Amino acid sequence: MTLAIMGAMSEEIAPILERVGEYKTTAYAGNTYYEASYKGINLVIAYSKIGKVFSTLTATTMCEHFGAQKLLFSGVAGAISPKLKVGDLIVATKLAQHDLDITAFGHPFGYVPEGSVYVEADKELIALSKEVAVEMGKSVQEGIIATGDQFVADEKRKNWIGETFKADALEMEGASVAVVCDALDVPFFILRAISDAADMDASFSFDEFLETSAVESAEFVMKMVDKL
Ligand SMILES: Nc1ncnc2c(CN3C[C@H](CSc4cnccn4)[C@@H](O)C3)c[nH]c12
Repeated sequence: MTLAIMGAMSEEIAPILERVGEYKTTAYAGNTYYEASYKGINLVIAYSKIGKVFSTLTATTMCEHFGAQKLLFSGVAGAISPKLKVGDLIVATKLAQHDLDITAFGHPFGYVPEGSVYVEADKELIALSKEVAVEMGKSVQEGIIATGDQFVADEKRKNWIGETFKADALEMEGASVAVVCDALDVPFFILRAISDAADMDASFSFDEFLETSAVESAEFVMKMVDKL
């Protein structure tokens, strides 16, 4: 089985590469892909670069060019739910694009014809994450994640996203990865560790907690890989 492990930033996959140790590096379509054999599983690892377009390209490449049959995303996110604090983990049950807007034609935010507002993550992988959470003694929240091409550092925007999509966290890549995997029929799982509260202090909090939160998410994802 070939398993994709994806992040958006180098800091989000660095802990994964460290864990697998040896890997083959391939430059392809403006990105770098790392292939490793890990406990009998062929891994393809990459960070996409920031945003929905780059993450779409990388998720598609991992599935179509490297033959990934499942995709796990590990990274950080901004919290919307007040229950989510820095370092907490959230598993996406479904994802939406908060900056997709053709409401001028009467459609709901996040919707375009022949699309859907939400894309649901793979239930088996979510169930596996629940097992890992118990084994690790970690409380992992499940919720809706909203994705958009903006770093949100504004209480008003954050609250609008929360109310409009009933979202618990926000980031910049998950929903595009979801659309790709759903279209290609590749089971996917999006895990994020909170780095900030998407408010006026977000960039400072992000800078301070990116690394530790990225490790939190990566360690959890690798525990899931160990059980696949
Ligand atoms: N508040 C927030 N809003 C939107 N997204 C996020 C995230 C998740 N990632 C981190 C990174 C921020 S942009 C970036 C640009 N330059 C340096 C670092 N990050 C982008 O890949 C999305 C964490 N907090 C978020």
